Amino acid sequence: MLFMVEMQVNIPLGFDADEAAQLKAAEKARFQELQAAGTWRHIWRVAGQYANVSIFDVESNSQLHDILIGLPLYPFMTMKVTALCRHPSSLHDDDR
Ligand SMILES: O=C(O)C[C@H]1C=CC(=O)O1
Repeated sequence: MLFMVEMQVNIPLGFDADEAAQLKAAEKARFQELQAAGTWRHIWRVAGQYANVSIFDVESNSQLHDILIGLPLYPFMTMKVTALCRHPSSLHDDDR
């Protein structure tokens, strides 16, 4: 199942810089793990914002939920989740 997830990161002004750096490093490691597994299929930076648009490929809504709430930066994120399905004109067999 494919989902588009729009994530906006809002780390408050004055938040401890070392703690923020640790959270960002942990987020990057988790992202790379999920990317290597094929679960976090795509990511784009939203130009001019600390935000991304991502595509997730998961087995269920609850798997996506567990992944998202487990992200190290989750407490500082707002997210919008949109379910996707295959476009009839797509040439990509792995769109499902
Ligand atoms: O940078 C972001 O948009 C937040 C998050 C998503 C992947 C990652 O490495 O950090």
